[in-house]
Amino acid sequence: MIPHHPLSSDEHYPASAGSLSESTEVNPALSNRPDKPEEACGVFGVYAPGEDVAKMTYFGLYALQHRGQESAGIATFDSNAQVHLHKGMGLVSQVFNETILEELPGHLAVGHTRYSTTGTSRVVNAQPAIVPTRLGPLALAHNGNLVNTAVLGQELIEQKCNLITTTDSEMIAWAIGLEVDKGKDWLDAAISAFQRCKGAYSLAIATPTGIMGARDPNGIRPLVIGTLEGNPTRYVLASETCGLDIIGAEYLRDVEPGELVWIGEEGLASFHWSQASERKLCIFEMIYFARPDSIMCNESLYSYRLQLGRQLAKESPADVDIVIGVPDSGIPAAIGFSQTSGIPYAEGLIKNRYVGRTFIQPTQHMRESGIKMKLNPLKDVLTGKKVLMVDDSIVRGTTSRKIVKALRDAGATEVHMRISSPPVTHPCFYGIDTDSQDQLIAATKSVAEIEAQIEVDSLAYLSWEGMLIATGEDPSRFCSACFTGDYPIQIPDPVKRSKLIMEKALSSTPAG
Ligand SMILES: O=P(O)(O)OC[C@H]1O[C@H](OP(=O)(O)OP(=O)(O)O)[C@H](O)[C@@H]1O
Ligand SMILES: NC(=O)CC[C@H](N)C(=O)O
Ligand code: SF4
Ligand SMILES: [Mg+2]
Repeated sequence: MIPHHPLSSDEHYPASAGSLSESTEVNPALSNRPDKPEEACGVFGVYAPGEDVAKMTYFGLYALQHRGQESAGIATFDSNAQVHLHKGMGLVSQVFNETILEELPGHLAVGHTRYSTTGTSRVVNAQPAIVPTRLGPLALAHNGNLVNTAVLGQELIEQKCNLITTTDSEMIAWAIGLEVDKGKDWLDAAISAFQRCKGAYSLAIATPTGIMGARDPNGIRPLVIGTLEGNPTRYVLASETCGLDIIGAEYLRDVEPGELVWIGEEGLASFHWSQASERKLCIFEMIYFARPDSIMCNESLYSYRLQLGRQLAKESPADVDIVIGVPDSGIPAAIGFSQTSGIPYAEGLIKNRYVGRTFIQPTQHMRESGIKMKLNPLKDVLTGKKVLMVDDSIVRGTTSRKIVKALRDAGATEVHMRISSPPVTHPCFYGIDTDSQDQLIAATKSVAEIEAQIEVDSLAYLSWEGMLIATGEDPSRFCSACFTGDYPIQIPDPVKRSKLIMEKALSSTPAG
């Protein structure tokens, strides 16, 4: 049996309001919040009376593990309106076992895998976040990142909210709870609360009587709805369609930007609460973040990434012997490159399947050692060959620098690199930790300089147009701010200053 991770917490709350107020982990000091968000998460929800909702959520989270590896949690509601919560640090398989899942009874559930962006990586900040209300507890799982936490958090403290975490997600939960306590029902309360939240949020929310799914007006982060065995009374919410596949749920549709869905005894009800909805789906989800077997914009991301590789081969050909991909997420683009160029595809790097994603590790040290443990070159494939290596992105440059050296050490005579996205020049404020701008290699260096730094014989990136044409949709329907700096949701100045080089410089220039 998988051991129970020590860094975990179990909580069973009664339905009454105020049951959380005794927590000792109060952190009202917003001034102690890191001014820089540190590090997209996976969210899952299920309404299925008579089914083992905890186990379904466990499997859903297992499929969404690539979205967050720091902590995981599940909250279930039973027929007595009692919430049962278990969360802990680590992977889904480390946080849960059979015994723990059996102690999570109920007819509805939400769950979360976390990759921290606001609030440190510790158990109290693991999700779902629970908040007491007059209608019973609320459990909220959030993917995305708010940009107005400084103001919102301060307002919530003034409104006597007992914030026990340092996450933006708990703020959304409290904002809803406050509205419920003013006398509103769950839906009106959520709609009012959303008016106070600026930024990216895809939410799975559990209440004693039903679950809610919502996306911000720009739908920056994905969220899909599925049905269980085509049964119109049993629904599933998941960040990606791979979370539906694993439990045999059928994809119904996306939750639309600016839409709130309620799923309960009566079935599914939809509310379009925002006048200003305009989809700006994160293009980075399509390039790297989401799983290749997930469907977005009506096709698998595997097909989209193949298409990126084909486009890249047209834009930046090379005279080489073999094309290899950087496991995992660089592989489909490498295959696409090989198909269009006619250059044979080979496996030049073997991935240790027990090592997860390195880019989303919370510290640089963990990212560096992760790459070493993760990838090993295949000498007999590489020796004496001119190699073209395709990866989906260069962000900090940590991965590419190390791999290029390893390929040369393994006998490659030339190493060329092709990237199936444009240079990442701007940080993300909406739920992906692309670091502050000065850590982004392409923010301060030209392509020629990066080429020299990572010691490749040639380097080329896919064009911005090429990346968007491959989606087959109108480019204005995507956020691509980390490639352009054109942020679809306005970012307050102090938040900008924490991550943007220009803004930092401006703030240190004496006034006048
Ligand atoms: O320039 P860097 O800062 O190193 O980041 C970019 C790398 O990180 C990601 O891979 P990761 O290993 O996280 O995940 P994957 O296995 O899904 O490709 C991405 O696919 C690049 O390989
Ligand atoms: N990456 C995310 O979606 C993070 C969700 C939330 N902002 C947190 O830090 O927990
Ligand atoms: S800034 Fe980049 S990573 Fe962030 S939401 Fe926009 S496209 Fe995605
Ligand atoms: Mg990678």
